[in-house]
Amino acid sequence: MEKRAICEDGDNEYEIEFRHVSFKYPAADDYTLRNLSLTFRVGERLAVVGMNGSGKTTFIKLLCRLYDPTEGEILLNGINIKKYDYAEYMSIFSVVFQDFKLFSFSLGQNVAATVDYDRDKVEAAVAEAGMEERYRELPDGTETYLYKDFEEGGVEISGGEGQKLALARALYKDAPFIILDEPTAALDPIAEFEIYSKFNEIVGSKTAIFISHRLSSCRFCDNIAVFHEGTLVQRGSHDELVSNRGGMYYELWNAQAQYYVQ
Ligand SMILES: Nc1ncnc2c1ncn2[C@@H]1O[C@H](COP(=O)(O)OP(=O)(O)OP(=O)(O)O)[C@@H](O)[C@H]1O
Repeated sequence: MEKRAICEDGDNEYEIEFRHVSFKYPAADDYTLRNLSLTFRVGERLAVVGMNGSGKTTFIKLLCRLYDPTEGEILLNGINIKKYDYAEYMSIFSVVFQDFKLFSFSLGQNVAATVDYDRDKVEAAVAEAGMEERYRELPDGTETYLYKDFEEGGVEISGGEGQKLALARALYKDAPFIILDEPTAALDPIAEFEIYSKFNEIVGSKTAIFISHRLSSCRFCDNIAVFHEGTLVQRGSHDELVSNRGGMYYELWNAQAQYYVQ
């Protein structure tokens, strides 16, 4: 029997557990994730860091049921996520993937991901995502078309603006979990700083999981998971992890400190 994923009493008490999860892509010879065990609860902020190819995005894809674990299981409130109705399960997540897509529709439709949308809610999400100033310059507000494919008056947007709109889309959905895969890669350092300094405010009482290459942006996070070659090698706050000089996090941090002014 399919279970209900939404907490019916509205208390949003969710706990997700990866229990000994290993995963191999269908056409691959090697495992991408190996024996991953990790738990997080509603209200927490979890940052996932690690080198390229360490399995961060794959972890999110499994959480979103784009693939099933090859071994082990993922549980929501103690129940295997495969047992939930898919649409209902996904209704608790707002996800921004690295390769998010924007369409040649109006800004409002892009943010709401539906034809009909609530204009005030779109405007609030756009402002929260740090795009208020640019939004005010747009000729037709939420009705402004993105790109010029269908509308001569459509606006071209930059990669960073696109990323802010993707974030606005996640905020519009207003789900209890917000998952951001490299949410700020295309943003300039000032926009990135603005988003992260407001991160707690933006995320509010939601549970947030975010993947980032820039360790400097994880410092606000008291719960960091470090992936290496498909395994979870460390977990802790920035201060805890950076003080472990033999650890992977320390190595990543030092490698990046050369490039970023902390
Ligand atoms: N569809 C796929 N089929 C086969 N292998 C894949 C597929 N997608 C990813 N991989 C492999 O899985 C490994 C982990 O990829 P993943 O995208 O999860 O890493 P990541 O830590 O998110 O990397 P990055 O920081 O570069 O985004 C990589 O070696 C990648 O080549």
